[in-house]
Parts: sequence; structure tokens; C-alpha cells
Amino acid sequence: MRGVCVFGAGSIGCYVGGRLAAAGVPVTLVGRDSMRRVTAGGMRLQAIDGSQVEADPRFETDPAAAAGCNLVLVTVKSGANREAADALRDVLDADAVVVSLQNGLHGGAGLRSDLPDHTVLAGTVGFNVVRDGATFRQATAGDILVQADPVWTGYDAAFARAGLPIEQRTDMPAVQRAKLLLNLNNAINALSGLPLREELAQRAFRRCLSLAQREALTVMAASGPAPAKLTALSPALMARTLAVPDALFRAVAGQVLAIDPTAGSSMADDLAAGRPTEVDWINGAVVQLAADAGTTAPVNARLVELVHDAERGRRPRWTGRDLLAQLRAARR
Ligand SMILES: NC(=O)C1=CN([C@@H]2O[C@H](COP(=O)(O)OP(=O)(O)OC[C@H]3O[C@@H](n4cnc5c(N)ncnc54)[C@H](OP(=O)(O)O)[C@@H]3O)[C@@H](O)[C@H]2O)C=CC1
Ligand SMILES: CC(C)(CO)C(=O)C(=O)O
Repeated sequence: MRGVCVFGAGSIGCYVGGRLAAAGVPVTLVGRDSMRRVTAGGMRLQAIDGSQVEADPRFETDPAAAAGCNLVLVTVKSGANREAADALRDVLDADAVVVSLQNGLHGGAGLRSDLPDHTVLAGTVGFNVVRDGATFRQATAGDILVQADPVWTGYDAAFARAGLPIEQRTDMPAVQRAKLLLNLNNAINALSGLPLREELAQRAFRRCLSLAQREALTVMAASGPAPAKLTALSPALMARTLAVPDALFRAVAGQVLAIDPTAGSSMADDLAAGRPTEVDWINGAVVQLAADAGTTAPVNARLVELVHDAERGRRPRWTGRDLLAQLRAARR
């Protein structure tokens, strides 16, 4: 184990990199100068059970710092992958394994085609991280799911020691599809302007998500693997359960609401910070799958439009009722 480079020191990158560093792993974070300044006095990493560790890993803004690491975790947003690959291509050690820890269907595949001389693995993070200054807090339960590979033999124990259990999967395309279904809520959450827990507690917003997920499930059934079962309810049952009245939802799927009260989706973070969002890689991925199958995905297409409008400052906040009306109208 020569060391881990985390490329893209933001919420996920600092939480994962910080916890690994606190567990004694040699970690280099590569990120922006603004984040380097925020974390200059060290960072605090709070687990889902409230326990906290501190770390002060090496933080560089020059991608050349990835040299010497044999595991490189890419945690930039999807739109920055090409730039990340360009920055890493000439600095990676020949045997460095690159892992996409990203949402969407194509993070691993995109990096793989841009870094053809390296092993590139797909992965995704199943939990939410809230940043408050230099404190990074895990806000929901979940593991890190990665494409199975011998490289993990050298890192499994270190990740577990760091409180970041790694689940090796041989079905990452199915896992990514299942995660995509959950992430269809990112846009709805961002447009609601509410924390995830408050948003998901409202039936109208859950109905929006149910429409988006049911559309995605229909599109996914046309080709490719069925989404994996990542939650207690199967993807199809979850999509239907979301639409039930609030009291019934709390009774049958209350664990969905077990979220830190301040947590928002990563897309809500982007919208709030005035950054471009990943909507084209999430709801847009459903639209693309539909186009590939010769059909359409109007609900997800409308969510893409509304998030792009919000990025431009046009109607950034929606009530559940108004958003549901928009999505229903899009289906007609
Ligand atoms: N946040 C969360 O709770 C979760 C996020 N995810 C997924 O994890 C991935 C990472 O998300 P998240 O941590 O929220 O993202 P963030 O935006 O918080 O972090 C990414 C960081 O990488 C920086 N960056 C981008 N390009 C470069 C570059 N070329 N060189 C150096 N730094 C760069 C960004 O800076 P800048 O913005 O200035 O470009 C930003 O600080 C996404 O795919 C997301 O969907 C999955 C589960 C939960
Ligand atoms: C954890 C989850 C599903 C929701 O917060 C997420 O992936 C995100 O915020 O991007």
C-alpha cells in the first residue's frame, strides 16, 4: 500500500480521505485552493453514530501530487471527469488503479476510456455527507460499493478500520442503475429547497420521485441489467411505495426518513452554491437510455429542464404540488 490519492477534495473526497488518513493510511487530497484554505487547520470527520475523528492529510492543488499513489479515488462531480483524466494521465504511476466514486451510470466508463493505460474501476458512495466548514458529517447510513478487483485486498482492512466498509460487487452496472434510481430524488430535493428528510416526508414530492423512478424502471427494462436491490424494498416496490399517504409511508418505509435533519442531496448543494449540477448525468441518463431504446422519458426530461432553469436562477424553489403538476403535465 503506497498511498491513496483522492482527486476532488469536496464533501465525499474529504470525508473518505480524512477518515482514511485518521486510520493511518498515507493520503493525498487534490483539490481547489478554496478547500485547502478551509481545511488548513485540519478536518473533523463525524460518523453516522456521532463519533468524531480528526485528520490533517496532505492537501495539494497540483495534480502531480497523485504520483506515488497506487490507488486514486476520483470524487469530482461527473462534469469534471474529462478534466480530471487530462490532469492525471501523465502523472499517475504505471500501476495506479483509478476508482470512480461517483453517481451516475458512466463515471467509471468515461474515466476508463480517457485513461486507457490504467485499470479504472466503477464505484459509488451509498451515504450522504454534509460539510460545515472543515467538519464533514456522514448524514445517512450506507457503504461504499466498488467493482471487485484484487487491488482491494491491500486496502479492505484499512477502509474497514477507517469506518468505511467497502462492498466489492461483480454487478456494478446493476448497482449503478439502482443508485441512479435513488439519485433521481437529487433534482426533486434541489428544486424543493428543503432538507431531504422534510422533502421526503411530503407525499407530493414522493409522488414526483415515484413518477421519475417508474419511468426509469420502464426504460431500464428495455435493455441492460435489472437494477440491483440496494434497499430493504426492491426498486419496483420502492417506486410504488413512495406514492402512498404519509402515515402509511412512515409505517412501511420509515427508514428512508432516517436522515440527518440538515442533509440535502449533492445536487441541492450545487444549486445552493451556484455550481453547475449533475442533472445531465442523473435524470439526463434516463432520458438518454430512453432515446437509445427509441422512446422518451418526459418526466425526467422535464426535471432536467427545471434544474437547468434553476441553475440560471429561474424558479429555483417548487412546492410538491406545483412540481407534481409539472411532471404530470409533461407525461401528457
Ligand atoms: N455529497 C454527497 O453527499 C454525495 C455525493 N455523491 C457523489 O459523489 C461525487 C462527488 O460529490 P461531492 O463530494 O458532493 O462533490 P463536491 O463538489 O463537494 O466535490 C468535488 C470537488 O472537486 C473539486 N474539483 C473539480 N475538478 C477539480 C480538478 N480538476 N482539480 C481539483 N479539484 C477539482 C471541486 O471544486 P470546484 O467545485 O471548484 O470545481 C470540488 O471541490 C458526485 O458524483 C456525487 O454525485 C454520492 C453520494 C453522496
Ligand atoms: C446519498 C444520496 C442518495 C442522497 O443524498 C446521494 O447520492 C447524493 O446526495 O448525491
